[in-house]
Amino acid sequence: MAVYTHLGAEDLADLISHYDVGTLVSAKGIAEGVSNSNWLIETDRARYILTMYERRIELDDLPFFLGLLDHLSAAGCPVPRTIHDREGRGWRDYDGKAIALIEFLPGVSVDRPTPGQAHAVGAALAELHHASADYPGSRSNDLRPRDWRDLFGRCGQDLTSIDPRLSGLIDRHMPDLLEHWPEDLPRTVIHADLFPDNVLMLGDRVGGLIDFYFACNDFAAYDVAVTHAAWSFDASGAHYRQDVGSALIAGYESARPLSPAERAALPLLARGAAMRFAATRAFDWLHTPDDALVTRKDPMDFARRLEFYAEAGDAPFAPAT
Ligand SMILES: Nc1ncnc2c1ncn2[C@@H]1O[C@H](COP(=O)(O)OP(=O)(O)O)[C@@H](O)[C@H]1O
Ligand SMILES: N[C@@H](CCOP(=O)(O)O)C(=O)O
Repeated sequence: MAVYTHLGAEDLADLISHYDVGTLVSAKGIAEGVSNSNWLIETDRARYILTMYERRIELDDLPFFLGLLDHLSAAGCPVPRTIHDREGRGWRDYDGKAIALIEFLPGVSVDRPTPGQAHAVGAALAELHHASADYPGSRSNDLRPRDWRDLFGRCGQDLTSIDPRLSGLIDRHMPDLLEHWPEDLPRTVIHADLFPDNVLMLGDRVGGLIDFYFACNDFAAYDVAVTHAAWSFDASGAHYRQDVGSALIAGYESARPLSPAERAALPLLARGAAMRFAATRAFDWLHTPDDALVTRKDPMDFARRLEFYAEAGDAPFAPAT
């Protein structure tokens, strides 16, 4: 459920009147999503997504995120444009909260991707990395290895209440990630959260890449690792889907071949990606109020991926023969 704020028909019509997008015909709250409130807006001209930023987004970061959408869209990536209001602003203040109007893109999020879809997503990610390389904005990644360690630290002993194995896994893998995290791989602006629910598919084609609110400057190969961890397993993380994982990497390399150093780093980056999502999920698991309208995500789904990557070594990333 992700409509945290009620907006009546008059509020919505008033908001839309600040944009040159036609007259409001209908508006529906969108149930999917976690962080923000979203409405599907239909005017007599087109469809749009209205987003109200509710949590986890620093207002100072909004120009970076919204400008990135415009930059990637102008470069031909399937990314929604930001609609600017009549005064040229990418976002407006509404009752103390920021709102933005974004182009609607067609497509559906898939739960069980096929290898063909994974290949297309890999290629779209590589194109995104090419296109974002000359984006003038910059934002540092605030979820790096030491941030994961700090998030776990803030969970303290309560981690055991999630699963008694979690602390042991962190103790076993966190020091290695902190000590050996790479420093000099190729960087660009990365999506950093390209899960299946952030990709709109039209059959085997990518119709839209959305939800750029973790985007930041970091290693392109880390984004590949995050996407691999998000796409190549069943939801619980218990089963690796080799065909999907290989197709994703092959799709990526069809548009941006990995350097030997990037490929060599992938096993460690993938363990890091799994640790990163275990960390934010564990923190949210323990800190989301019971009456919140959000379904908590299980950190153990990514703890299992971490165990898989630790055991599998470089096998999931070996070049196709
Ligand atoms: N540009 C868009 N075009 C079409 N649907 C969108 C677009 N942006 C968001 N959505 C829909 O809204 C849902 C929630 O958006 P998302 O940005 O993922 O929210 P959150 O940041 O809260 O997770 C998506 O799952 C998708 O159904
Ligand atoms: N992809 C993350 C959750 C991030 O939430 P989003 O709704 O903003 O994509 C996870 O699965 O832990």
